[in-house]
Amino acid sequence: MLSTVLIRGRTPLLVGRSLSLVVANCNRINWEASRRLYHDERDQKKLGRYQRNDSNSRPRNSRFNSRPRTRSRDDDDEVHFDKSTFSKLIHIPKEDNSIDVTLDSLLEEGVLDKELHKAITRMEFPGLTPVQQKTIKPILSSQEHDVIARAKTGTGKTFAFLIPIFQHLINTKLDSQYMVKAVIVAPTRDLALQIEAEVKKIHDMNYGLKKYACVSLVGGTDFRAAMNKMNKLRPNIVIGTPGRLIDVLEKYSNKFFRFVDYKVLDEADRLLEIGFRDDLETISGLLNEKNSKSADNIKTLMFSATLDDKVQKLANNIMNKSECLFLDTVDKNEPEAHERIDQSVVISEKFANSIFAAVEHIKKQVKERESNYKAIIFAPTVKFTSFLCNILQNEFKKDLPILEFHGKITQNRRTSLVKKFKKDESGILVCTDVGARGMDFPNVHEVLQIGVPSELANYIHRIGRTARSGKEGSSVLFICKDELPFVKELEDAKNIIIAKQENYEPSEEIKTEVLEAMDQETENLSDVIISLISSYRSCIKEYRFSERRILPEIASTYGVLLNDPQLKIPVSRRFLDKLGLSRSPIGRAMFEIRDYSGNRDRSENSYDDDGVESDTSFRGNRNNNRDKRGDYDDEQSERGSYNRRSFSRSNDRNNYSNRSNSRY
Ligand SMILES: Nc1ncnc2c1ncn2[C@@H]1O[C@H](COP(=O)(O)OP(=O)(O)OP(=O)(O)O)[C@@H](O)[C@H]1O
Repeated sequence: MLSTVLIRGRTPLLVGRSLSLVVANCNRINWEASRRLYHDERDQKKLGRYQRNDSNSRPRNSRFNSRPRTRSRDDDDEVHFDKSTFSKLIHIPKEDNSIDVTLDSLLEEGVLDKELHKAITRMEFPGLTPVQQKTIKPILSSQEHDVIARAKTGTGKTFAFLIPIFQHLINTKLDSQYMVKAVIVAPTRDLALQIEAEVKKIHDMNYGLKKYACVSLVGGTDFRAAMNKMNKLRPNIVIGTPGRLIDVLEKYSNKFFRFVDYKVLDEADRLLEIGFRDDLETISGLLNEKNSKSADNIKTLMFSATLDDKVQKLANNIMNKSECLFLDTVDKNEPEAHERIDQSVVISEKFANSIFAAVEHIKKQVKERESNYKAIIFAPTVKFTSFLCNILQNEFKKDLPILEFHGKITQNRRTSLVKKFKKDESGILVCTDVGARGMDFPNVHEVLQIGVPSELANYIHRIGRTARSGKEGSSVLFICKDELPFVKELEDAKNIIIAKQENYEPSEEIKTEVLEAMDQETENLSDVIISLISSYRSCIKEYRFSERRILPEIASTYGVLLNDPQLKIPVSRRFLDKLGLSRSPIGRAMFEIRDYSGNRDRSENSYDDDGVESDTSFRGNRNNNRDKRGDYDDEQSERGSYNRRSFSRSNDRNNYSNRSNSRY
């Protein structure tokens, strides 16, 4: 059969030939499904409309054909497409991992070059992990398909794409040797820099591979210095965060990026969320537009521990190929969380008690382990992270290093503390979700969480900072009763059941100790609590919280921490108006409304308009979020896109705060 069809309005494909080659190369995969053409009749009728008759035709650049979208939280699940058809998704389930693939077998089959084999062998891994076994060959296959790969946290996904990329560079070493051939995109700067370090590990294991140079392009670093490096090293691999990549591509795509064969999205589900997706479409459009081979030459590889078929739809505008392999190492009904993590949840009556519970837990661990304790503690917002870090430093500084890590810390400092925490055998990293995904800190004993993550999937990524690379680990989630719907949501949506549950009530002793360790000004404390309220407000729907219960509960933390439970955060009526809460009993339950007409004395520590400045996520003006806060992570603040991660206020008055950019 030799049937020519036009797929996704782009490229005529010789389907018969394509299928026979696929079958020949990958005979362990059930290709039966691939024989079914995925176009329905209606698509066939559309063919004429998209027909292209010359090789110079370019696909529609997503920069130009992406519809501007203003979306509310309610729209979150709705996906807008610019194309009328999707690539065919071919699911390769976990059980198709039957035959062991080893570095030696890949060498013998001629898939891996001996120099690369040497470099990876020198790392002395016990073998290839399932995701590495499953992805290396299909990524290198001459077949025209994109790849999505799902594997649990800490199972070596980075090498699962770096090994085939290196092999591709070796295979094509005589072609365009001073050009970028692989572009890897990561959602945070720290992760991009970590991937660059992994490339350097391969270089260090075999100096002969150093000629395949790599440069990172991330925000918060000197642009000119990075471009000098690009000119000097002429890298084959570029690793970047979206904003900086776009900046470079817009200026220099002709010079460096005309020969790209692969683009990789690490933490793909995160990169395809609102806020990043437009950037990814722009990157893809720029790369396709300049590609010297063809506009659909670039293969897209997408990796994450939390992926489902929906990702293909979200990525439709950036995938070039007519087929997409979904290489799965997790069973359909199996939880995505790593099974080696011993998970538990500690439930308190009050949100504030989670702080006491966490401190008490750490005290016990530090004592039992004689300070040989390495843990990461996640907190919901930047301000709360600083606040918590301050308490932990006062409590444990003499025993362990306590490190503060979030998007408001300078990149230099972030980079040096990541290095330190990777190296150290003990210590506590106190962080926002900027550290939730991808970061590989060896030998973390425990992951602790006070409150809920910024998105459901991040629970899996947060706890995945422990039990990596074959090690054991445990996680403890500290929540209050009003946060319990989150645990239910984990069960319903992610099939994660936390079997160990315990109730907690703080002793007077621990309360006094923590309150003494908390050398906060009351004004700072109001800021901290308001950032928490903002954060929880933005996830009420996602986690099915009761607004009536959760918001006053979070607000009550102010009084508890000032040792007067009746005390409420003082605010002006104008401030409450801005929250849209002035007529709501919830607002009155949370705040003490003071009359400041004519006298705006800040020494009163109340929130009027000026006070809001400290947490602009309550403001409607999105530009303010970027300019004043500067505490989003990475490109999300840097490039100044106004509405990254934002949701339309007008569509949902009860949910108009931005989706807590203060969370990173
Ligand atoms: N074949 C292997 N055997 C043992 N360890 C490995 C192997 N390949 C990679 N590793 C190590 O496993 C650790 C985790 O790898 P990596 O960071 O790539 O995991 P990941 O699957 O990307 O995790 P995450 O989902 O959190 O991003 C790293 O320290 C890496 O060096």
